Amino acid sequence: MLTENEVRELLGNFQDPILHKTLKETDGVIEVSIKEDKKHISVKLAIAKTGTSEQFQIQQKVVDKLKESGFATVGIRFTELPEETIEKFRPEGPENNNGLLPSNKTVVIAIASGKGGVGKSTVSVNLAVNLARMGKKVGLIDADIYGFSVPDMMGIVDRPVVRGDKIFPVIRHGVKVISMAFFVEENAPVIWRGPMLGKMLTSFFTEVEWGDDLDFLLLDLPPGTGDVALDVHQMLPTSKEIIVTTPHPTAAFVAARAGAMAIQTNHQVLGVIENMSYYESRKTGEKAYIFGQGGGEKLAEELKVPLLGQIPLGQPDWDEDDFAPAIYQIKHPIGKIYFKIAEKIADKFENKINNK
Ligand SMILES: Nc1ncnc2c1ncn2[C@@H]1O[C@H](COP(=O)(O)OP(=O)(O)OP(=O)(O)O)[C@@H](O)[C@H]1O
Repeated sequence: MLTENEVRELLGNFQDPILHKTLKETDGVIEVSIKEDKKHISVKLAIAKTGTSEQFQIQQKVVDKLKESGFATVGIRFTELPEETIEKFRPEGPENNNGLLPSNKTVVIAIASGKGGVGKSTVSVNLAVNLARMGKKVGLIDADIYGFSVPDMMGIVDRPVVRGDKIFPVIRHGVKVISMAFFVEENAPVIWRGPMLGKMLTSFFTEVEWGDDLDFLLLDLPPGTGDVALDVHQMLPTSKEIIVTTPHPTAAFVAARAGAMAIQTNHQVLGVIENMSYYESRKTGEKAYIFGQGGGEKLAEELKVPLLGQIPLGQPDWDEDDFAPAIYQIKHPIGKIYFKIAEKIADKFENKINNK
């Protein structure tokens, strides 16, 4: 009968079904315990994702192999690898962004919400601007194809330049922006059907000249879990996601569906941002929780991700000379909150960006 070390060696040759690395490389063989008298072995393995059909397949193979090696009964348990290990080995390469991005080092972050009006576009715009304020190279796709609002929010009046078969995004507050709004006449409604929307989105990646050194590409998704959100998940398997909710428990409940969709399609949710969290009186500093309390925290707990920040109610300061109605100035109290959230995000990907 095999010894514990021999079993570890044997199991180390199996591949993690999602990361495509051996369990030896991922340190995925956690426990091996043998009861020689009963010819029983019990093993505990860590893989990138449990509860999947891939787990079932590796489970079958391991059990068969151990039985072939002389064990009469096999106990097998699975756990998930730590997030750092998954990040380290997460497959990268053209096949993972389907050749859609100029650089495999670009971090793609989709901003999603369960329902409309919670401030998803406002959050997308301000995160993009604050990452740019930190010196990062940032692109923003207004993928809210029916309800585009990014150009208005950022006070964009220019249109992209088209040269040959390339579209050059508009640059505003240091962010390269592309939006459906640039391609429709006079704010006309978009009445295209699903497949055409997918095509439009592909064009935003392939025909837009993003440059080959983009650190972050943010996508303002349409609300909910519809076609476009699904397209993004399928087109860009390595994209990350941030979920925006209001503090109301019902909003958080609906937002959980967007989170569940990301998780089901193997996308990493970076965290939750709670918007419209409270109103703070500028005179007394007193906080009023107008839309309820606790939704962001509850959602973050449910998705097992951090609550990246809570943004109070408030408008940016009016600036006649540089009108951008939804962008909070760097010194504005809400601008400072956005900057902190952008720092948290940039820190998370520091290694990836610096190794470009
Ligand atoms: N923290 C806030 N304080 C005050 N107003 C806000 C705040 N966040 C967003 N708003 C306002 O709420 C409205 C909805 O915001 P926004 O368009 O960003 O939401 P959305 O989730 O993207 O909506 P949709 O998906 O339906 O387009 C806008 O008028 C925006 O200016």
